[in-house]
Amino acid sequence: MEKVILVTGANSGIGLALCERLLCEDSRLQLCLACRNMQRAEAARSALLTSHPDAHIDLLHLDVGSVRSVLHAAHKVKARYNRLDYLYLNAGIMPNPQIDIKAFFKGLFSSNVVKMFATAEGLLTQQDRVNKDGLQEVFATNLFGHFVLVRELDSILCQAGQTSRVVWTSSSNARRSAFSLEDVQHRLGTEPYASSKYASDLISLALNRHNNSQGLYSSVICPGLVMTNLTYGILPSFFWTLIMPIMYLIRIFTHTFTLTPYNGAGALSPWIRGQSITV
Ligand SMILES: NC(=O)C1=CN([C@@H]2O[C@H](COP(=O)(O)OP(=O)(O)OC[C@H]3O[C@@H](n4cnc5c(N)ncnc54)[C@H](OP(=O)(O)O)[C@@H]3O)[C@@H](O)[C@H]2O)C=CC1
Ligand SMILES: CC(C)=CCC[C@@H](C)[C@H]1CC[C@H]2C3=C(CC[C@]12C)[C@@]1(C)CCC(=O)C[C@@H]1CC3
Repeated sequence: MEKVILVTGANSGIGLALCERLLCEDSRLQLCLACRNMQRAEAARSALLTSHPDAHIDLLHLDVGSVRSVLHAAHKVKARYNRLDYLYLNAGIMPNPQIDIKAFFKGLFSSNVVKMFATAEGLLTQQDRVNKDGLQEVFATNLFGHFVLVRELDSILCQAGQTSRVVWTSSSNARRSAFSLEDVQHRLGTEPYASSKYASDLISLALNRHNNSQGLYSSVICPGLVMTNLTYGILPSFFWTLIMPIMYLIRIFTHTFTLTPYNGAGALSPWIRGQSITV
């Protein structure tokens, strides 16, 4: 039986590079690209087929920021496949990011400089908004939609005699102090991204506690700082290109500067790392 792998947010950045790397590892697997924009999904599929012409690549319409879309997509997945070996929860957003320039220069001359570059602690804020479901958009997209997806797919993720794995694309920016149980959606704060990523780390732990006995294992992985549409939303691409030599210098001090989607995606596949997931 060929492995079935579903990747959310597969049409660009780390998600697309992950698909490429997975196909390089095993071109026979059944890959399902779950994307909110079908045109971009088609383009990603074509790009993957260029390098892997015989690959089995399906498309699935999924807007993880919409509960209705998630329920509909989960229904389709269950109708299409009778197993799901890997579920990569990768789609994510960081809307309207703002860098605190003062904090950046203060951090630059402090003993916390390496940590600042690795985690962006104290450097970044975002402006969130309420979506059509009445949820905070960052929470809904990065966490809640994915959580609903896992719950809805439990009949094919938790099957007797079979092991399935859920892999969350988390972040070194995940921070406990940004998350509060009294405000899980981060309605009141200015770091919804850090909060949502910390919450995904917690959910992953809870999933392991509840589902390991049924053969479902969850992991969180930070791909490092990678140049993608997400980071081009923080600083324009020409600026990143300009500071690239500095970035390679910083890379000597922090392994988190993976920089390319290909490198970042390398952390996400246990086959690529040549390791099995340990819980
Ligand atoms: N880049 C980095 O340095 C880091 C990124 N990450 C995480 O990696 C993941 C991938 O991000 P990255 O590749 O960098 O950024 P990209 O913006 O390139 O990719 C994000 C992907 O998520 C999709 N997406 C966003 N919102 C939704 C939605 N509502 N429904 C379905 N798909 C959606 C995007 O689709 P569309 O093209 O339609 O917008 C896109 O395919 C994210 O979870 C991010 O938080 C973690 C650590 C560092
Ligand atoms: C000289 C130089 C490299 C300047 C860039 C400063 C900041 C823009 C970056 C320093 C640490 C970065 C970082 C991220 C974004 C850009 C920085 C704040 C992330 C928050 C991007 C998304 C993540 O999930 C984690 C990253 C941590 C590090």
